[in-house]
This record gives sequence, C-alpha cells and structure tokens, in this order.
Amino acid sequence: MQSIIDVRQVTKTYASGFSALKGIDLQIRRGEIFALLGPNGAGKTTLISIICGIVNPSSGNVLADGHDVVRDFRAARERIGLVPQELTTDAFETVWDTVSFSRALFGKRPNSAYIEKVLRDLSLWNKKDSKLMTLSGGMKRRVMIAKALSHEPPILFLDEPTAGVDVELRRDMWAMVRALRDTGVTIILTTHYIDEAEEMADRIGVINKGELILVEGKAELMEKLGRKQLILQLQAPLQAIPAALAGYPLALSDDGQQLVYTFDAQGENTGIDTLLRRLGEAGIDFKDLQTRQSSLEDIFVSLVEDRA
Ligand SMILES: Nc1ncnc2c1ncn2[C@@H]1O[C@H](COP(=O)(O)OP(=O)(O)OP(=O)(O)O)[C@@H](O)[C@H]1O
Repeated sequence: MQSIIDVRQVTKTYASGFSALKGIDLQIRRGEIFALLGPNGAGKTTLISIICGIVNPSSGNVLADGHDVVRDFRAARERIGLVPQELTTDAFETVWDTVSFSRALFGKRPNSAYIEKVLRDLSLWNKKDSKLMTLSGGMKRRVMIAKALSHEPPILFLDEPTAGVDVELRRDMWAMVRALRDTGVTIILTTHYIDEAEEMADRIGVINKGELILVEGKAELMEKLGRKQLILQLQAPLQAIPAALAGYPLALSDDGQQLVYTFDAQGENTGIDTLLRRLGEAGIDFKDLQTRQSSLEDIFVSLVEDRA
C-alpha cells in the first residue's frame, strides 16, 4: 500500500548549529493512527513542523499525499490539518465563525453541511454560536480540532493532544480520535504519555535525540510486553557480568546489586533453570528473586537510555 506520508533522509540543523534531526526515514500508512513518542527535546515538534511545511529541512525531503512539502507547499499543506500544542483562538469569535474562517483560509468554498458534520462529530454543535472565551478548556481543544479539519484534510496531526488534560477529557479525546480515524483520516499524534500510545496507536515510533530509534506495530510491541524480567538480588555486588554468562540477556544494575534477566514468558523454555545453574557454577549467590512484567514504559526507557 502506498504511504500517505513519506519522510526520506530528513535532517535539521538549526542556525545555532544544533542538530535536531539526524536522517529520519518514516512512512505513514494511509488510515492509520501513528504515535510519535519521545522525551522532551527529542525532535517531535521539529519533525512535525517539517512535514507540515512550517520549518524547512536542512536535507532530505517529505511527500504528503504525493506532494513535496517544500516544492509543492500549497498542495501538500492543503492535505494536512494541524492541531498545535497551544490553544490559539480568537476569544470573541463564535465556534461556527472560527471554523468556517479557517476553511476559507485554505481557499475552500463554504460548505455549511460539512462544517455542521465536523461540529456534530466533535460534540460542538450546541456550542456553535458560543464565543470561544465562554468555552471550557476541553471545548476549546475540540474547536482546535474542528479548525484543523475545516478544509477536509486526509491527514491530521495532533501535537500533544492531551497534555495537561484531565483523565475524563483524555478518554473523550481518545474516543474522538478513533471516530475520526473511522472516517478515513490518517492521524499522527505526538505524546509523552506511553499509555496514550498504547491505547490509541496502530503503530508507534520512538524518537530520541533526533533519531528514530524504533518504528513498530503496537501488536508487536505488545508481544514484547509479553516478556518478563527475573530480578536477582545479589549477595555481593558485581563489577561486570561474568564472561561465562555473556550469552544471556542480562543487565546489571548501576550499583551492581541486581541482575535482571529478560525472558519470553510465553516461550516453551524460559531458560531460567539453566541460568540459575550457571550462576551457581560461577559462584554468584543471590539473596532474593522476583519476576515482573516488562511494560511499554520499560521498553521505552531502556531504548532511550541505551542511546544516552
Ligand atoms: N529554532 C530553534 N533553534 C535552535 N534550536 C531549536 C529550535 N527549535 C528547537 N530547537 C531544539 O531542537 C531540539 C528538538 O526540539 P523539538 O521542539 O523538536 O523537541 P520535542 O521532541 O518536540 O520536545 P517537546 O516534547 O519538549 O515538545 C531541542 O533541543 C530544541 O531546543
């Protein structure tokens, strides 16, 4: 299937000399919800801004629905709706006017039936005549989404859609985003929240220090979640993992007091028995042991730490 967004070898070096993106390749599939996950300063906003044609890449190129976002800016931009992190609305305007005006900015003909549908889909219809300043924060966020959808884009970017939003509103937003996807819109969201990515996304990309370090289907990540960890509290701290245990997926804690063994909980053979025998042979004693399920959070943290 042809991808709706094609990012090829994109780099960005800011005027300060700071290298914010280091050769990003990413294909977004038509109709998916893609979550871009990364710590502060990872480069998420930079990447989105490049795809939306707001920031120029230093090298590489991006196609949005077949249009180069730099050379063919207008056509590419028309295919994209962007919901920025900050709420930027004119307090004195009504919901209806602000959404209709946004459509006009893209040079689209008025289409009140479409605007009505967007407002109804976002549960804003009974607020259509309200001035924006009278709306709650959650309603204002919905208006931002309605504005982004006003020109009927097939691609919607949501930059941190639920930052600082309460739990109930988050659930509402998630339901709304899913409903939008069901209408055929491709959705790319950035988030700090791992549970948000876990809940919403078909695929997840992890970005750290300007590099895309993983792109994977959620189902595959869930398989990784099926992994468990065996944590061994050692009698005496170790300086390093002994050579005799080199072939094992083991990690040593910073203080040398814990050995962590990651295994596939669904597998026939977890390898725990041989590991414990080997530890005995190597003269490594432990005083306690426990197992725990590794979460997407663990995977994320270890990915990001590995590259620190
Ligand atoms: N105009 C600029 N000039 C110089 N450096 C910049 C500029 N814009 C962003 N940066 C730097 O580039 C890096 C990536 O920033 P970016 O905003 O893309 O990260 P982010 O992943 O969106 O972070 P956050 O989650 O905090 O929004 C940061 O270190 C930031 O300081």
